[in-house]
Amino acid sequence: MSKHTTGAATGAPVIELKDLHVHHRTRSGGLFKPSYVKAVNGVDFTISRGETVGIVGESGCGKSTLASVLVGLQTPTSGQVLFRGRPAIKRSAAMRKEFGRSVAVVFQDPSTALNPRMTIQDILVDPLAVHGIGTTAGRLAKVRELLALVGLPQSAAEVTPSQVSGGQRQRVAIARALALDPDIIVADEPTSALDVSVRAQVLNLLSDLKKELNLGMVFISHDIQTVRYVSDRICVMYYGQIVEEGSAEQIFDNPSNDYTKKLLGAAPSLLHL
Ligand SMILES: Nc1ncnc2c1ncn2[C@@H]1O[C@H](COP(=O)(O)OP(=O)(O)OP(=O)(O)O)[C@@H](O)[C@H]1O
Repeated sequence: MSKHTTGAATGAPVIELKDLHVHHRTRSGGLFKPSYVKAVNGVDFTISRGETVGIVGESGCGKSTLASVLVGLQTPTSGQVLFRGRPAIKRSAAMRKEFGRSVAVVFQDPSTALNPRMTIQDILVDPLAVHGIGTTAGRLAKVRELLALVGLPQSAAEVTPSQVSGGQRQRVAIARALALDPDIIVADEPTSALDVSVRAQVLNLLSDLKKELNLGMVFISHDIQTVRYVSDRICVMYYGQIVEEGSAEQIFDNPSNDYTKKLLGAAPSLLHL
């Protein structure tokens, strides 16, 4: 399988993280002597439209914590988060709304990420309704457009997520992420919960959408081969830090960090983890 995506950042960064730290309190220290896990420990990161940045590392290295800051679900312990160049940690209601439209997320498991009681049409209308976008007819037209964009039949609108396959459910989650025409999609292990047979299709869909819509994509995975397949730039994470960053070619052809070399050496066959 050849590398699918090539892209270059266009415009100023949408999000910048500077010296970001996120410490989670653990139970082990007790009430009087709290102890912390330094899940993210001094990370600098940028993402712009038009580029896919892969974040790769073993389980527990802090990838999901970093993703949760990027999508605004987690407040960092310290450091800066800039959104379109403006400080965004304590954001106003107006900036929260703008941020919510600009940055979308696709989670690992579409079975838990989508409301099983809603039809796919209602799932796709929901973000538009929350943001007060469009008339009823306009929202339904957007649903049709989104279904076509992610390669689902129009008849999918009428059914619930449990009535379609796992791969199709992830397509619904991707369509929902695209509903507000975001600048950036953060995809956290978007193929790990899927059947091996459909992983490549979903990766290709994400790569195609990124190119077609000039999206920025943060692609998070523990599998360096999957990250290579979609990414223009790769950040290797180890114990809360980015220990190596470079173009996909640089990281694969000329890795400088021992941990990167270990990941590359241990990498099994593509998409089969
Ligand atoms: N809410 C939390 N409270 C306490 N510790 C946490 C919390 N969330 C994450 N951690 C710890 O922070 C570290 C980083 O976790 P994180 O989930 O960000 O890593 P990850 O690389 O995404 O791993 P995985 O792929 O297994 O999800 C781990 O040691 C984890 O146990």
